[in-house]
Amino acid sequence: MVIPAKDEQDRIAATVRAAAEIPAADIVIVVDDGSTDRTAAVAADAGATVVGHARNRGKAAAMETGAMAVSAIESREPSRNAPRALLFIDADLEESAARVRPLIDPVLAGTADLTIAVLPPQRNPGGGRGLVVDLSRTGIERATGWTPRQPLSGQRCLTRAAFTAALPLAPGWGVETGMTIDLLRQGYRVLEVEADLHHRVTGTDWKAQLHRGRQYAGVMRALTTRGVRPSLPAQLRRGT
Ligand SMILES: O=c1ccn([C@@H]2O[C@H](COP(=O)(O)OP(=O)(O)O[C@H]3O[C@H](CO)[C@@H](O)[C@H](O)[C@H]3O)[C@@H](O)[C@H]2O)c(=O)[nH]1
Ligand SMILES: O=C(O)[C@H](O)COP(=O)(O)O
Repeated sequence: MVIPAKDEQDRIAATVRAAAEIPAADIVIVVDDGSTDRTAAVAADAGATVVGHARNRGKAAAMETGAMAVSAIESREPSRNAPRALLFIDADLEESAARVRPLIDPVLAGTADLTIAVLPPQRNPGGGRGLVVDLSRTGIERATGWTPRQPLSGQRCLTRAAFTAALPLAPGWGVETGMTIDLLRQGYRVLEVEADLHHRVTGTDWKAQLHRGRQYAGVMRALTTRGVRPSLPAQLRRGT
């Protein structure tokens, strides 16, 4: 399991402890992506193997660093599990991280190469208008013909072969959109699965809107660098 984390000191311990309960997850790595708080120390205390970036480099870079750490461990300790499948989860899932099993089973059973979690309605409503989600969903649809329910979901399990085929990952917040397109285009089997996971939703204040702006830019870049023409926002499409 690889958990990218930036300034997650209040949530990371619960997430790591829940992750450690999953029998299939024999390695739990937290990638501290240049946090300015105690994320790294708290994660290590909770039992994770912690690696990190001296400076913030974004979620996609943290995912690549986490996968490299898994490879480093495997090269030191040859095991019949290697090369392991990778399960990426966000640091803010807390106790719900124990319920990722629906993501793992199809990959280990060989019926999917990449699983993506579909989350239930969250306890607190988010503040978004669906702009980023729509850009990503319609972009994936235009690129591949497949329409994802939750295109931005970062809770993902994939075989090592699929992960390698997705490299280099689309930078920053474009990572999920880019990965889905790249793997589908190469013929990998992608499956959305429902999982009872809960995370901190993005709100409505200026920081949240800035975050959405960065997400939008990341998704847009992932699409344009893949030759996908982004669609107009849904609000405008309806009028056309
Ligand atoms: O520079 C950063 C910023 C965030 N994170 C971590 O990335 C994860 C997701 O970040 P979060 O702030 O929770 O973003 P959300 O907007 O809630 O994320 C949604 O949308 C993202 C794509 O835009 C996906 O990556 C997430 O899985 C999905 O929950 C968390 O573990 C963060 O700690 C980093 O590693 N580096
Ligand atoms: O709140 C969210 O779901 C994400 O930040 C994406 O925002 P959106 O509502 O603009 O798609």
